[in-house]
Amino acid sequence: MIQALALTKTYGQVRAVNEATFTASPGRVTGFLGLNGSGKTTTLRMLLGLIRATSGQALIKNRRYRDLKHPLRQVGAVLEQGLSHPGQTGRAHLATQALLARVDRSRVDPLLDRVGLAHAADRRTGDYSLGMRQRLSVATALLGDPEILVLDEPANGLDPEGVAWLRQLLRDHADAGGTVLISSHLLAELAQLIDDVVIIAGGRVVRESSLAELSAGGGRRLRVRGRDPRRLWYAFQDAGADVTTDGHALEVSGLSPEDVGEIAFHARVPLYELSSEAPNLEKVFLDLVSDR
Ligand SMILES: Nc1ncnc2c1ncn2[C@@H]1O[C@H](COP(=O)(O)OP(=O)(O)OP(=O)(O)O)[C@@H](O)[C@H]1O
Repeated sequence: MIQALALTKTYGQVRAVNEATFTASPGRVTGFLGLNGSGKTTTLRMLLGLIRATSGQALIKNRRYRDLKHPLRQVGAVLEQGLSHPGQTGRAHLATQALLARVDRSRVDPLLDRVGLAHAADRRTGDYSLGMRQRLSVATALLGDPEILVLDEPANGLDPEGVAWLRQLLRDHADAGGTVLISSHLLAELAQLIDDVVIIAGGRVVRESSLAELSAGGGRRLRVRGRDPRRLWYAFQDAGADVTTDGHALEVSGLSPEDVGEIAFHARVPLYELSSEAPNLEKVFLDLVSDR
């Protein structure tokens, strides 16, 4: 488990993180979301003992990072600044990191395989693409077989196949009882990966909930096409719905598909399409972080 308790970091006049309190639980993938400059990296760096909190606490399994007995074996981290030795091969990089973490070198090759880099193990990391570097960072984080994973913007640079791979990896990790905290500035990017969300804006946590709860607040919209859109529009409005159009179909919120079908039937307008649109999570997120 990861806990931030009234965690605060100030730089001069700037409150980069302001009394942030949240939890990332075992068995769950928690998304840590905020726009650029909202305080995500600063929070993660405090959790990982890389910078000192001005006040409050950052706890990993009820201890501060620096009090953990074998931090590299308990917590795996993928941080933004990336890898330091572009001249090293992927395999050499992991071997060096294994040495630092006091992990058996025999883990290196299976891990390269697990992150899909076996074919590039002997290439210099400086020649890796951004997505390949992200995969190598994930392998480095997994070296000590840690229970806790902290990943800062790991989906950056990954192609759709890479995102699918990351999703499965994090899912497997959480299903095995691990705790995963993963940051991003795009909710849409994380929506497929996470169970819970913590949203930060201007250094403050503005929402902590499950993704399902957040989606429920987004309000499901229906897409409706019929022979007489004008007539349908008025009929839906009369029933209390909110109606807009994208020029092709009506977008209706506040009614169930059953209501829409019945109303169209009574208005004697044949329907050509009636589908339910996924809630617009990005909009929910932007509404929460705007004006802060
Ligand atoms: N070392 C520092 N000195 C002064 N200000 C800092 C320092 N580090 C961060 N800040 C400020 O703290 C705020 C939060 O920055 P932080 O990097 O944590 O945001 P972020 O959410 O990770 O952003 P991004 O998505 O762009 O990485 C910003 O206003 C930033 O300018």
